[in-house]
Amino acid sequence: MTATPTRSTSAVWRAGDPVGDRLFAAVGDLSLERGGVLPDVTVAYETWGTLSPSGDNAVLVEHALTGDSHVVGEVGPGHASPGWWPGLIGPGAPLDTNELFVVASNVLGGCQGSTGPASADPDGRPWGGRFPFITIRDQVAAEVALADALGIERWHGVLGGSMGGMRALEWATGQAERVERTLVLASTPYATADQVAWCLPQLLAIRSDPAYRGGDYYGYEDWPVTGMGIARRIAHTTYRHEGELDDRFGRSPRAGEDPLGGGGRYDVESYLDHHAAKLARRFDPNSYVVLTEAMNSHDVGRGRGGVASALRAYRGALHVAGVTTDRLYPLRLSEAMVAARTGTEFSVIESRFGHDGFLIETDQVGAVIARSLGTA
Ligand SMILES: CC(=O)SCCNC(=O)CCNC(=O)[C@H](O)C(C)(C)COP(=O)(O)OP(=O)(O)OC[C@H]1O[C@@H](n2cnc3c(N)ncnc32)[C@H](O)[C@@H]1OP(=O)(O)O
Ligand SMILES: N[C@@H](CCO)C(=O)O
Repeated sequence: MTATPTRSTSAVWRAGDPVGDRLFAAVGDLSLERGGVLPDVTVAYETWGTLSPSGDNAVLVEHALTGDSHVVGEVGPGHASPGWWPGLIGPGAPLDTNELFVVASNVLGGCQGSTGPASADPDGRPWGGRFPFITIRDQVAAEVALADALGIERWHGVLGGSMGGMRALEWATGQAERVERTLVLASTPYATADQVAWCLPQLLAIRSDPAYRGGDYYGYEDWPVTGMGIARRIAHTTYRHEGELDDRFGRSPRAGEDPLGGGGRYDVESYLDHHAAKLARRFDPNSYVVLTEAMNSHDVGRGRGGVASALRAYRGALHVAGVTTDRLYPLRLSEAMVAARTGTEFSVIESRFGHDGFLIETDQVGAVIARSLGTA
């Protein structure tokens, strides 16, 4: 296992930027679901707590689209935030490190340490636009290799939200014997037509940015952050509830700006601009494309006789939770999983924040995690 962080002087995230206290597992070549082999795969990860001698206390936490392995922790080199689930891992926390060994890895295709489009190909050049098409199943295959490298035969629990929920579900259905308990939060058994539809203008925005250059922009100063910013504005709107946006911003103009013919912005436009700019500082547009297409590939029923049959084959404890105001992964999709498989536990997270409720309502999410792990 090797770590080779180097520093970039750019304000925008670049391949090789500092990677904080992450660890790295070299897991070898990965055969891909749609054919071909991705050579020399590296998986970046962080851990909290101690693996028990029998290895029966390990929990895998799966991040969402633009997340990373830094679930909780300090702000520092490579860490722009105190984690995306602050307070949920630690002594006495829902993911109690007095009892559990918690692992979080950066997803395959991502840009926070694991092999992705910015990684070097066998000739030493960034993959860029030649990075292969990967599926959620390929991402889980990389995590299976990580579990093997860490000596974890069976997870006590695998849990995640949104795209992380897709991977948790893939673990439960594709690696059923290796997962005792599964929690799927604000997610879905398959990418719906609506979800695929929202992704289309996002993908087009990035690919039509002149700076995209077919994905081969790493040697250039200008990256397709305009396109990714448009994608983020579209996506972020779907992550929030329309009532929340209206209550919060209404028709207010941005302070000092005139949107009624004066070329200024509404406050909600300024809010979306802010989130677009923030993502551009920490995320690689190529990863955004690769991960979006992987989400579109998601269907736990593919090749398994359909969703219900795939879910029923899982013998472990499955817990599904949705957010009341989620318009991107609506509650009905969680309910459908519960209806398809007898014995599936169900929780509802009350929130006015929409899909992002799974990141914001940490008290409720913590309670659901404890229930799903049988520690509540
Ligand atoms: C696992 C993962 O999902 S990835 C890691 C975490 N996720 C993300 O970073 C995704 C993008 N962000 C988000 O989705 C959300 O910010 C969350 C879920 C992290 C937090 O949600 P909330 O607490 O409701 O924050 P909110 O959406 O209001 O954003 C707050 C930011 O908007 C800014 N903001 C709020 N209103 C405005 C406005 N009118 N104009 C400009 N900026 C604004 C705030 O200053 C704040 O900035 P900062 O984050 O740089 O400090
Ligand atoms: N805010 C989340 C939404 C996707 O679930 C992210 O950026 O990953």
